[in-house]
Amino acid sequence: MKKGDSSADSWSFSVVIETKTELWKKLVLVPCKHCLEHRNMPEDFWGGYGIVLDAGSSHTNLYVYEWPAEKENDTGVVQQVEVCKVEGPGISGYSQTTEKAGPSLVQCLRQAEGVIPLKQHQETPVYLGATAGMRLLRLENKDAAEKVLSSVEKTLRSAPFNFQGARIISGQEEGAYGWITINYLLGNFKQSGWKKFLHSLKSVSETSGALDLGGASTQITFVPDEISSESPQNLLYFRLYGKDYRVYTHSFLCYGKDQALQQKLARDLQSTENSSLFDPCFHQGYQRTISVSNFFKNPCTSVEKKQFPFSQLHIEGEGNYEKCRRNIQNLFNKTDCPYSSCSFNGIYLPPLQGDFGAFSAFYFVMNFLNLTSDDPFTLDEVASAIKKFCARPWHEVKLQYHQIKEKYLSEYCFSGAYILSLLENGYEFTTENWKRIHFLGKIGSSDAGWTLGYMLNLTNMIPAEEPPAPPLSYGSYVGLMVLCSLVLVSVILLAWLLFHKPKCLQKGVV
Ligand SMILES: Nc1nc2c(ncn2[C@@H]2O[C@H](COP(=O)(O)OP(=O)(O)OP(=O)(O)O)[C@@H](O)[C@H]2O)c(=O)[nH]1
Ligand SMILES: [Ca+2]
Repeated sequence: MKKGDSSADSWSFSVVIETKTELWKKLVLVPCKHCLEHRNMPEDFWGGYGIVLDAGSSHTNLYVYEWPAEKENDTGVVQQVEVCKVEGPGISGYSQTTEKAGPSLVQCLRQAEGVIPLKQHQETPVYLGATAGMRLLRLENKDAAEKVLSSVEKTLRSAPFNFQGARIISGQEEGAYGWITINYLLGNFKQSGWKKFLHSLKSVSETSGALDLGGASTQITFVPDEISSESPQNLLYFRLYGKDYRVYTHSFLCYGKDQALQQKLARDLQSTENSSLFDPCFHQGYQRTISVSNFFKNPCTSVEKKQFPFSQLHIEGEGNYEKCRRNIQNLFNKTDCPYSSCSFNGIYLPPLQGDFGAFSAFYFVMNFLNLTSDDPFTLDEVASAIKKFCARPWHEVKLQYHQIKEKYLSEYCFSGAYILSLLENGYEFTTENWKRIHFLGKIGSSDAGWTLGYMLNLTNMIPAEEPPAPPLSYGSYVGLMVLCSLVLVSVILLAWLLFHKPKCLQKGVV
């Protein structure tokens, strides 16, 4: 394989996606002895840095991770030490000026150069994974998507790091790596002491599900109680630290919060003859104009395409939460389900199980609305907080939050309502299991997201089998030696006392 080959087929994975039986599509983390050679990685890889660029639909983030020199046994030792938000749009936004996609990353790459010691630059792997924005561009214009990837590859190769590839990851990978990230950071894969003993009594380890809401897609990933073979494309199999995990995952393209809004507007447009529209999901007094001609180029809205006698659509907010929820509800088709249970659009969803970590826009939005406290709010409390926020007039909201970007601020009402619709109507979370959703931005110093899981896997840092117990540290050896010596001395002393009883004791002198 050519170093850094960006085609998905020839990429060297330690994650192997294979179909083992007719019923199972497996994503297996296998021990990958030759992975380091394949990837031109140094043998003494432990103790260093890794860079992952998350090329999302709305923007690109560069993450720098660091790990200690000694291969430790505990999970959670690899940590994020830097994040850099790339200026401008996501790389898919460069479809008209593809040559500018790569140069947009330069500033963040420079920042990474400043964080990583100079002598380690050459051996630091750098990966770029593009998500739903590029999946959509590939559907819309394959040639432009390839040119964008070539441009970013050129820039990444010219950086002083060890380029390992730039590719579009699948929705399934995105879900799986997000799940790996949060469970790695929460320490759920490797347990010690009583926790390990308790978990060894159960057939399946307790892990947390992962809910990721991006701009263009959303993922749900968790270990269900019972695995059904109804929809093999949604089932993954992992072997991590000697334990088997059967994981359900699904990625909904076009159901990230930006694309969901586009879908909603496209539907609203169908029922208007007019070039202006009242929208219940924006605050009263808020106005926005969108270009109708560009609107339907997007694969998420193209099915709704029809001819309009106007080129600009004028939107005016109404600030009506209930109406907004009803409006959003139309995005979820709940009528047909070819399986025993579904989320929406005929997609299989097993019964929800366990706790869930909800991150990315789930967190951004709920955090803005002050709904992420440790003592979780009830579903009713969340709904009424969003309803109250939606009812506030735009001029008042703008005045109070003048420091927040208008794009974000104007959409918190829609986003809050969308999040509730997705979780409550889409996935069917109820008043009871709502409190099992934990909205989280970071775990320790690391952002929740797919990037850490991706790097841990590609650098082979999560073994399939549990590593042998580590040799004792120097301190433990010394302690053990002292203990042994004390025991030995005590035994000798006792023996001497028994066989050479002092005369006073022999005569029974008191
Ligand atoms: N309020 C707020 N919104 C944000 C922030 N960062 C991103 N967003 C928005 O939240 C949504 C999701 O952002 P990301 O999780 O970065 O999505 P993405 O990775 O670009 O998109 P995907 O490719 O679909 O995963 C988008 O609408 C962003 O515009 C932030 O710091 N604050
Ligand atoms: Ca994302």
